[in-house]
Amino acid sequence: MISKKSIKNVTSQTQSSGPEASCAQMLLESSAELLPTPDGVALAIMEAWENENTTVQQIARLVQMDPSLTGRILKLANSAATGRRPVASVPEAIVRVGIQTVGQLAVAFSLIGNESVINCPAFNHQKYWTRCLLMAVLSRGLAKATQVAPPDDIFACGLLARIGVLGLASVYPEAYSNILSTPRPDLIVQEKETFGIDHNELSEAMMVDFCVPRALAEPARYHENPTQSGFEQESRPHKIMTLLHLAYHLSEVAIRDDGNLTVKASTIKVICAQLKLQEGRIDIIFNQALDDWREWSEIFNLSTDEAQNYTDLDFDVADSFLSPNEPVTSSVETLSAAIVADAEIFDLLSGKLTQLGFPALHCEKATAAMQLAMNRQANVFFVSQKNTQFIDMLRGAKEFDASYVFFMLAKTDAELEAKAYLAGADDVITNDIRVTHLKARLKPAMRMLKRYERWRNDRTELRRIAKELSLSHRQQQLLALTDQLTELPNRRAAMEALDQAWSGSIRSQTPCSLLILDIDHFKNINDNYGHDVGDEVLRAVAIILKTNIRREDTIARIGGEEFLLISPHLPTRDALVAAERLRKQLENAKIDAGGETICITMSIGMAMREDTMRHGEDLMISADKALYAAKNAGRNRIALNSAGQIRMLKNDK
Ligand SMILES: Nc1nc2c(ncn2[C@@H]2O[C@H](COP(=O)(O)OP(=O)(O)OP(=O)(O)O)[C@@H](O)[C@H]2O)c(=O)[nH]1
Repeated sequence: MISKKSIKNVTSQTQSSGPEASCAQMLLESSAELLPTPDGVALAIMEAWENENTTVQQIARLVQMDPSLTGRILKLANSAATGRRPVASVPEAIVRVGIQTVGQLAVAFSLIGNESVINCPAFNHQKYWTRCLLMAVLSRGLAKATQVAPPDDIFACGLLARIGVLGLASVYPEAYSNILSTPRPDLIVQEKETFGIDHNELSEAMMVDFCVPRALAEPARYHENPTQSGFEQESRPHKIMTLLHLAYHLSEVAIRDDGNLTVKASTIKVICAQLKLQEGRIDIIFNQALDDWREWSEIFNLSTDEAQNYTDLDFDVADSFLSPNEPVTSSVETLSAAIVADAEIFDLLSGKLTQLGFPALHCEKATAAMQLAMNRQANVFFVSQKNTQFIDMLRGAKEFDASYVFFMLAKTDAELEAKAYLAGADDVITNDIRVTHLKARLKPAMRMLKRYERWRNDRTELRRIAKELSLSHRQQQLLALTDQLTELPNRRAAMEALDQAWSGSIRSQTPCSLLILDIDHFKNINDNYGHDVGDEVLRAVAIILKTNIRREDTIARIGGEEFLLISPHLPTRDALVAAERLRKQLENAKIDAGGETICITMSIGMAMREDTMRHGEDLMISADKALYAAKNAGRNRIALNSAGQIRMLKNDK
């Protein structure tokens, strides 16, 4: 099975297989030194093995260049599994073990022994190879029983089917470690998002790079997700893939550590039917494979403690055949089908959909189908040729983006297909599509709908968070600008308001008055009644001020017992009248606090914006000087500072 082409020549083959292949190719080329590769002896053995004229003696000479490989081949030749007389010579051991097995052993040994180069903390080298080896021997056992492919070729295929995992762990040790540490179901998605390639794609590319024929490497790529392969049923690649799929699941279940991967008995039945394998033979193959595996593991110093016998396996928890990375139930949750076609086509398709677990609704007319879309009763539509207008209607509205449309043709027709895609169909199928193909075609629909659902959930969540944040941001802002005791704007807010009023007054060339109001002898209130009563008085004063000012005025608490009133647009005379009214109101107020009735007075310093002033602060300074004067003049009065001249305005009672 190993071609004589050099690794370099073979890698160039991988370039022609589409975008993933080129991504894999780029990785192979850019990270050649980091990726695990068989060592020189292994490669030489593989090349020699391909040559029909190579003798056992020549292989033996190559094997003997590597003492540990020699020891392992002798050990395998003399293992209990062969049940024959011991051999001591390498050529004899090679004959007994089989030349191909020697080649595989060389490859496996050089890869398995390469532990030191990987520095990916979450990657368990031992466990990884233990599973690969079990998958290899299981694949070989199944191949022997089914004759799907030469058992030794399948052994190498099983061993290397997951080499991409090792590849990613080698090339991106840290990032991959982070991914491996997260829950498993997203592994492939996460790999794709992070590296642009998943381990199965890389496995295929690396296998081709290791000279494994494409006929084996391609089926190996889909061993986890057979429904994505697109291989024809009954075809050889399909059978190889199915065999590897079964081996993969049996190996995972046998050495499971997370309890998530299980194989349903009915699934085994389906696979056995596909492989034309008697169901009853599986346990014999499995237990035989376990013996072989223990043998091989011993040779490679790998632990086999974890494995269980076939009879101990739990097969009935969940059906993982659809896709081990995707819980089956989720697809049912997200997919509701409707067939937009006449009764004949509906009958043809609905049975198949029911078989797959998706009973479909029927609409003969596009309008009825639109109704279903609007009511969210269906999100996957099978649309016949007659109902193309439904696709136009559906694609015309953004809210139906989360709908998947299959366009149905009576027979393949490239021109109509192109038209359907242009109209907005997601996929085109023929009316007589086979169930298995339909199942495969539904996978992208499920994926798309799930992605959309996730995106919608994420968006809702983001909106909620953004709303919460902006709410809390606004609350925080408000908190930062509010005086906690009186709930009036605080000094900072007052200064902002003053700036605004100042600019507005200049812009509109209207007056702006500023009053600083200070409770007289407030210390006495605290001293006589206590601080709490003082607080109550402050709150009461705030309410009086708040309720006796104009809507366009701003009242703020700027200090202990000091308040600021900004009054735009009022001429001096009116501002003075308003201030006097306020002073009187405060003077006459009877404040109930701490069971006492407390009376207060306030001194008010007032200033008006003057052309000589440069900014709001000048107005503050001016009003403050007036306040000082009002206090000095005996309190409970208004002082106006006008062009530096202070006038007392309180009328003596
Ligand atoms: N209860 C209470 N008292 C406060 C608060 N902030 C400042 N004070 C008090 O307010 C009083 C202010 O006293 P002074 O600056 O002497 O002023 P005054 O007693 O009002 O005298 P004049 O302003 O000269 O009339 C001090 O006793 C402060 O402790 C507060 O939030 N709550």
